[in-house]
Amino acid sequence: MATGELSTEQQRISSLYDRLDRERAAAKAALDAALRDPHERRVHREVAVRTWSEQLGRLKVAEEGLCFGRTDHTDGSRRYIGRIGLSDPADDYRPLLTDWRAPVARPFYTATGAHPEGLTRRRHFRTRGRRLEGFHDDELGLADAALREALDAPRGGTMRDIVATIQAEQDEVIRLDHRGVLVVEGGPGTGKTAVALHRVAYLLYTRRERLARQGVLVVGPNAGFLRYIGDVLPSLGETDVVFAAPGELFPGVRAVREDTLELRGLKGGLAAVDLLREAVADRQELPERPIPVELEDVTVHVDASAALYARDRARASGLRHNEARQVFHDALADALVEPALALIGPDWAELADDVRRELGDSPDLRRAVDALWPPLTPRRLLADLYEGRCFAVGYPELYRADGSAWTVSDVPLLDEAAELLGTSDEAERAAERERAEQVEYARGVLEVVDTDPELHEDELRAVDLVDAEWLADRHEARDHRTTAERAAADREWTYGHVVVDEAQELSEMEWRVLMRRSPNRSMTVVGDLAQRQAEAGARSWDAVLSPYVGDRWVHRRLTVNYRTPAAVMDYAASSLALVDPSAEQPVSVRRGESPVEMEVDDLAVVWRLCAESGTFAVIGVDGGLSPREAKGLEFDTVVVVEPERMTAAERYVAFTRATQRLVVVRLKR
Ligand SMILES: Nc1ncnc2c1ncn2[C@@H]1O[C@H](COP(=O)(O)OP(=O)(O)OP(=O)(O)O)[C@@H](O)[C@H]1O
Repeated sequence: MATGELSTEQQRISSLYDRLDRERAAAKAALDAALRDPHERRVHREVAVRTWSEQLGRLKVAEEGLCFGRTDHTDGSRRYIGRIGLSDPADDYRPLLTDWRAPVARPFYTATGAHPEGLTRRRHFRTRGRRLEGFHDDELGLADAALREALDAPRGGTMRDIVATIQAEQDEVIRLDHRGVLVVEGGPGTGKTAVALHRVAYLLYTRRERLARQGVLVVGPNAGFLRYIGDVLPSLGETDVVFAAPGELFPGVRAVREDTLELRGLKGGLAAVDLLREAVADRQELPERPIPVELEDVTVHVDASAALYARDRARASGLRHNEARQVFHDALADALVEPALALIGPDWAELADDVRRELGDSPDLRRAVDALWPPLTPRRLLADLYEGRCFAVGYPELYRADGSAWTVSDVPLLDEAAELLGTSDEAERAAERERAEQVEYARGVLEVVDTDPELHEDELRAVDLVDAEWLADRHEARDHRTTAERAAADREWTYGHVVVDEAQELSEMEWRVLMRRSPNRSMTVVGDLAQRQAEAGARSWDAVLSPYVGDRWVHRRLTVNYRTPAAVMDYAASSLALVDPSAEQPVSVRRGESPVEMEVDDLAVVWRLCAESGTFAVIGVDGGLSPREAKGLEFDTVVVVEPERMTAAERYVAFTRATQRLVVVRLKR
């Protein structure tokens, strides 16, 4: 990057900030004037104050990353793209900065090598505060040479964007105008991940209203993979995109530990839904001994038959466990009225309403309800199940000493449990309390503002403009978190679009979670059935998707391998044939070097060899990366240790991670 060019761009950006400062000063002056204008009618003043406050807010937010891009057009013109639009009033409002949402800014987001949309170059600025630290260019409309150069370049620790060299079949997927589920299938290295991420960037731009509000969820196989792809999306989209591994889909849990193969199968299949239903039913108990409920004159007992009656009523209500607690309580109270009246005496039937009321308020009865039909959180339900209740429910294999040591396959069960249990009224009461506290806080703020000694009597006071509720709402709306942060913390958040990478690995239970997060079924599903390592994973896309969308999903195939040299793919072919004899290999762009096989005394030799060769990974079943961890990644050199100890699918994944060289190592015995 030429220093001269950097300083020219810096000057340009500085002058944009000067313009911003001037607009801010003007907005501030207008706000002050509106606040102090004694003649204006209150309603007009209120509108003016809000308008100018919002304008000031917008200008303030634009401070960070005011200008982040430039587009150069085939007609020789040039445009600077930024968070807001700015123009020069002294020069007939000549545009200085184009708002990224303006239609003319579109090519900045959507142009690709295959569709340059009238651009010759796109420039991305990297700024810190008001200082320009650097920029990088996508030269568009490039020939094959650029693709080759990109593919031959050594790989870094993170994935790069491919906008400049996107190929036609990939471009079609990125821009496909399909609102439902799109399945993108293709062999290793065909750019499925790259394409899915560019599609997100494209959708974030073309459907930004909905997506900025609801956010996009990108699910990838593990945290290492998510770090690897995290830099690909243009920085603008970052606040709207949640990256999560399957072990992170339940807020507050970050599971990385894996269960045994058998348990993964048990927890991943649809039968787990029934298992959970049984676990919930197990918490709707009958008393072993009658539980006394003391009333003013008599003591009645919650015995098994009263509890059975109440349980049947509560179950028949169709409400979820926590929500049905009140039904259980009321039914139990009903069941105890007769016994109480019998004890009080045969002549006191007219006391029935009083007794019912007394039972309704009885702390003893509340305690009995808590014991027999307790409020449950998903974590409590599962931890108790694993720590011992699994024996009673008939699944002893689920036992573990620390029930809360969550595994990846527990996550969909936690989510399913949340569905079965419903929100507990306790939790809702807490939210209600929180809201009351916010209003109280807002009132406090108003009082402070209202007694500000600086203000004169005839000046507008804050309470004239706002009330506590409004302030509390604003306080909430300003809840400084981004869409992505709010979405990630909220189990019931529904996303505008969901991307599933390495989708062949997800279990049926994991699909249920994702479908709950995506009620509009706007999804990009990316995978390769031949690379499936998970026993509980997908065997056909139709089997996975038809329960949710029938046959209303669209399928696209990518056929060219941009990563793995043909020589390595030939070597991997026998493993692929074992996984699926009918599977077609993608065609590799490069021939590359033939894989090397060697026998070594110990792995130290291998590490020394690799240290000289760009990025590398050693993949093995014990030591280095496991085939599971290597999923979706790539390295200049890949060393696979003792492939015979892997399954065919694992071997296939391991071999195809190499961009340049594959070394296969066996240890001398
Ligand atoms: N059009 C392209 N121009 C330049 N590089 C590309 C292009 N398409 C893909 N690549 C590169 O090819 C490599 C493989 O891409 P990617 O990881 O998206 O493939 P994949 O299909 O998800 O692979 P796998 O299923 O094996 O994980 C990456 O380095 C990516 O940047």
